[in-house]
Amino acid sequence: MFRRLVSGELLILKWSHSQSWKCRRLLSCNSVIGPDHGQELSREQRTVPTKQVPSRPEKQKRVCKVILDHFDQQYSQELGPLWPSARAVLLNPGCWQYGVMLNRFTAVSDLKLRLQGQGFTSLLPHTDTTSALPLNSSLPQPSSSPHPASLPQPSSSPHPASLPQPSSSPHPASLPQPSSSPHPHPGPPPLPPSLQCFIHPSPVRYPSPPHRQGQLKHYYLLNAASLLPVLALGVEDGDRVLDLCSAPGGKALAILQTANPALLCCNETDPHRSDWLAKTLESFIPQWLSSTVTVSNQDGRIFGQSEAGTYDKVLVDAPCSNDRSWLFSSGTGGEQEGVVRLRERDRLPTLQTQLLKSALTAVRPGGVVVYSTCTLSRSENQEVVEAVLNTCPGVELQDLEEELALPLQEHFTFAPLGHTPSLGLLVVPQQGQTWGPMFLSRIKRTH
Ligand SMILES: C[S@@+](CC[C@H](N)C(=O)[O-])C[C@H]1O[C@@H](n2cnc3c(N)ncnc32)[C@H](O)[C@@H]1O
Repeated sequence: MFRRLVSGELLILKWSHSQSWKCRRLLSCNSVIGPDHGQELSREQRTVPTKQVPSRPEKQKRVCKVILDHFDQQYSQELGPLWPSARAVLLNPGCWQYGVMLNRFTAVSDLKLRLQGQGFTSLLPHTDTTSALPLNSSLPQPSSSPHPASLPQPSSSPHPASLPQPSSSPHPASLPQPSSSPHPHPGPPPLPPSLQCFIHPSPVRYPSPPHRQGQLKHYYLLNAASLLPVLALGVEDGDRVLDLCSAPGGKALAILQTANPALLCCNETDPHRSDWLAKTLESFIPQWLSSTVTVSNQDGRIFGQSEAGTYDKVLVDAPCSNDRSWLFSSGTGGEQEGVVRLRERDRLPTLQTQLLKSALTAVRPGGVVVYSTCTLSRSENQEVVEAVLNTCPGVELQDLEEELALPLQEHFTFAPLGHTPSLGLLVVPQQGQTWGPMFLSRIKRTH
């Protein structure tokens, strides 16, 4: 639950361990409305606990004209004919879609049935296997506004087998096994790794997962394009993984759905957002994973030096100009807020380049780094990757076209980036396919 303060800061009411509401200020950063509004979360998702909210139109937001003018100028040049439709989507939060990522550490079979009954379908292959877990009567009831029969039906064609498949071994020896002694989140052992995300062809908002004392949440709402960097990372059982810019933790959760890493280090430099990250992990991940999933608070720019060559996979989901949220002023700052953001925007490529270089130092030779942002801006995407490729020895760009873009083109609109080999994939929101913005690029450290 957010309250806006006169200063323009946001006040978040936080559910504490002592079961009382505590107020704290959430510092401004690109994620005030959501590091990926949509990409990670809607505002509602930042509230704990939450009520079941029926599908409803987004509140009216005020467009920040100075940002819109800037985007019009820049993106009509960079995206050409894709920009008008992207613009229409970004300006209309009522048409934004949300994906429902299931939490394999909970019993989800009942939830899956509910979602399917409401017209949701699986974004990825291998999600149709029915769970052997018992139905859980404590699952949230679906939104009271059912999806009308007139909703467009999604295509039934499955995704080609070339997508990264999840690892099949449920618990490698290196992972702690579920303890038989009582712990705060007792329950059956989790399903084998499997990233399951359900999407709806219409902008249906599934209610935020309710908070229930002592119970893990069953699902996480996100922009389905957020899963692409995680799929590109291709984490395997036993990997040592670093999520360099981790809060609020949506991609860390997704990583834990795909495999059983030996270590997942979630790093976040902002202390308030780090608290939020810890809270997310606590709400979704069983306690027996606490020695596998760690939270650190280093400046990502120097992380690589302190743990050089340590990780098999590193995700750099970089701070960026968040196109979805930046278009709307908070209401207190008005146009001035846009001017400040544009100034901030100029500084981002330097920070992003430093973070990516640090990640390439943290990864071992032979390991991979995935760089991602939730902006359409070329200077924060392709140009950052290009600068790093041109200045870092022993690194190699990897193509994601066949592995991800082709199999998933049914769901996402990928912009042609006009560079061979392509410096990455850019998901551009379009009417009917509103996922994104999301840029991702994968770089292998060769030596
Ligand atoms: C786009 S958000 C990450 C979203 C997250 N990966 C997720 O999926 O939920 C970028 C994050 O980077 C953090 N950040 C900014 N500068 C940083 C730095 N120098 N080192 C580490 N993290 C940083 C921001 O506070 C923000 O939480």
